[in-house]
Amino acid sequence: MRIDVVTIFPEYLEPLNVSLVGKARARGRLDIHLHHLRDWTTDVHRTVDDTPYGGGPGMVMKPEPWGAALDAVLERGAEELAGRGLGEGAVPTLVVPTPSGRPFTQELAQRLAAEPWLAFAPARYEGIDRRVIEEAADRMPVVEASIGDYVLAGGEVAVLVMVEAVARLLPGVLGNAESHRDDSFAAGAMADLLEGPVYTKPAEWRGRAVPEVLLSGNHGLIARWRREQAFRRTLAMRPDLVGRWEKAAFDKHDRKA
Ligand SMILES: COC(=O)c1ccnc(N)c1
Repeated sequence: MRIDVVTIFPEYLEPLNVSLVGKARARGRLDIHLHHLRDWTTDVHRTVDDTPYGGGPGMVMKPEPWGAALDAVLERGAEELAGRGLGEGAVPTLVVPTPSGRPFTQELAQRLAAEPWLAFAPARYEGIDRRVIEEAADRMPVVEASIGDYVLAGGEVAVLVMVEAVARLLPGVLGNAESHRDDSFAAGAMADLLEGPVYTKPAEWRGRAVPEVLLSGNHGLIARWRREQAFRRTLAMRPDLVGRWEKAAFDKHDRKA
C-alpha cells in the first residue's frame, strides 16, 4: 500500500517511523510519502491560510496550495504505481480527517486496508476551503472521517490513528495473522462485541489468580467463557452495541433455521 500525507507539520507524523507501522515500512508493506503543503505556496511567507468568507473566528486553509499539492501527489503516485504495474491513471482514495466526517470504524479501516493507495489531507485552523474537497471528489474517491466526537488542533493526530488502524490489517504486518481476528469490533463470531479480559503468566499475581477455565485446556469452554466475558464487557461499556450484536447473532441463527 502507498500512503501520501499532505501536511504543514510533517514532524507530527514521525511516529509513522516506529513500531508496527515503522516495521511495515521497513518490510516494504507500506510506502509512506510526506508532502509539506507550504512547498506549493507561491508567496514569500509561504501562506496556507486566510480569513473566512462570511466572517467568523479563525482562519481557513487556502485552496490554491492544496490543489497544487494534490495534483503533485496524484502525478507522482500514479507514476510510481504504474511503474509497479498498478494500472495506468490510478488514483488514491483521499481520506480527510474531520470532526464533521463519518465515524472512522473498524469496518472503514477494513475497507481502506483493501485499497492500494491512500492519500490523507489533515486540516489545521478552521478547516480546508470546501472547494478543495469538491474538486478532489471529481477525480478520486473521497472519505471524510472522524475519529470521535471531539475537536483537535489538527488532523495529523487522526492520520496517525487511521494509518495504524489500517496498517495492522495489512497481510504480514501483525506477527500472528490471527491477532486481529478477535479484535473489538472485528467481524466474525465476536462481531460487534468488545474484547474481554486477557491474562498471561504468572498464574497468580498479588493474590489474584487467572480464571480457572483459561488453565483448563478445554478450548470449547474457553471459547464460550470468552464470548460471555465479551458480552458482559459490551453490556457494561457499550450497551448501544448489544442490540447490533443480538440482531447479527439472531440473523445468523435465523438463517440456519
Ligand atoms: C482538525 O481535525 C480534527 O479536529 C479531527 C479530525 C478527525 N476526527 C476528529 N474527531 C477531529
